[in-house]
Amino acid sequence: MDLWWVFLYTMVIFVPFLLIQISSTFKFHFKIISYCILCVTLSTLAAPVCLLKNGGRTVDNMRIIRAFVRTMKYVFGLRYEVKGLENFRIDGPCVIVSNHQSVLDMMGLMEILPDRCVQIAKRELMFAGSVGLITYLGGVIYINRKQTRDAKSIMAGVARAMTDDNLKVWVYPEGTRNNSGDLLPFKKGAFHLALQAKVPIIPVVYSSYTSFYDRKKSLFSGGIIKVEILPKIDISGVKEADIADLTDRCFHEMRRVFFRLSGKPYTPIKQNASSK
Ligand SMILES: CCCCCCCCCCCCCCCCC(=O)SCCNC(=O)CCNC(=O)[C@H](O)C(C)(C)COP(=O)(O)OP(=O)(O)OC[C@H]1O[C@@H](n2cnc3c(N)ncnc32)[C@H](O)[C@@H]1OP(=O)(O)O
Ligand SMILES: CCCCCCCC/C=C\CCCCCCCC(=O)OC[C@@H](O)COP(=O)(O)O
Repeated sequence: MDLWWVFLYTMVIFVPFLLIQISSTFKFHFKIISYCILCVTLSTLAAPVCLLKNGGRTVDNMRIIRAFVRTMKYVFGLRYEVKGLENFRIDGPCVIVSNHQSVLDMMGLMEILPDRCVQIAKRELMFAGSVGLITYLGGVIYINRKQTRDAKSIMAGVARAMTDDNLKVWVYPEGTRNNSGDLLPFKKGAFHLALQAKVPIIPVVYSSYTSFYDRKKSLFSGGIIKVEILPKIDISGVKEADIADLTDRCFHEMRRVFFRLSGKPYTPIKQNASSK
């Protein structure tokens, strides 16, 4: 008899729990797939507009892409609270570095993207159908992360293009998506780039997504994302030998702001900020 009660209670608790789990996993995947479909649809619509207006691959297409992408936040119930936009108002090129949590970052990127700004992206993105096409038309620079030597020589070319064509370049120094609620150690490419092009670095920090977006918990609801554009880091006087220190300084500054924006107590870390 007792066993029946145990069985009954287990079913009463377990079955609804299981159903909720299945439905939240389903809802999560449905939303992610909708996001991808929307990206593909909008880039299919934006590509002819880019081609007709600007003729081919040019940073001017980023304005068109930005206008399309800015509509997407309403579909997913996201709101951006932006501070420090005045820090983007600098004459000439710069390297912008920001934290990278998810594919959703593309919306946060376009929300504040300054004019004449291209991004560094993994080369795999080039093959993502119409999304790949639109990134190509927008002037995104592709790097092969598995070939440091190739990536470095592309970055050297980018440094020249930045001054020749007055370009800003957006780099995700963590080098990959990271939704852990902290920052990954920074790669040094962005900092070498700033030094080679002799341009300032502008850090941008987005608050943690974990309260509304978490792949492990199949969570994807609406939410507010706080964004802060920090004052530029001047690189005059910085030498190649100081790159590790520069990377460290930027990492710790961004990490402090990341914790503050995410409403979490700051926990200092002692290890080196850069990944090598
Ligand atoms: C209309 C609707 C549309 C819908 C879609 C719209 C899309 C719109 C467009 C938006 C596009 C957004 C795209 C976003 C994509 C984001 C990404 O793909 S993130 C992933 C790719 N990005 C990066 O990886 C950038 C960050 N990585 C780096 O900077 C790396 O340093 C590296 C250049 C890739 C090299 O990495 P790695 O090989 O791992 O090496 P490191 O540890 O960094 O460095 C090794 C060694 O080399 C030195 N070094 C690094 N770079 C340079 C350099 N440029 N010059 C000289 N030396 C360099 C470094 O100092 C290390 O040496 P050390 O002795 O240890 O110091
Ligand atoms: C014919 C092939 C058709 C393929 C169609 C693929 C469709 C893809 C659809 C939508 C994807 C929208 C992505 C928007 C761009 C966001 C870029 C991005 O955030 O890439 C992740 C990259 O930063 C880091 O990658 P990893 O975390 O290292 O991995």
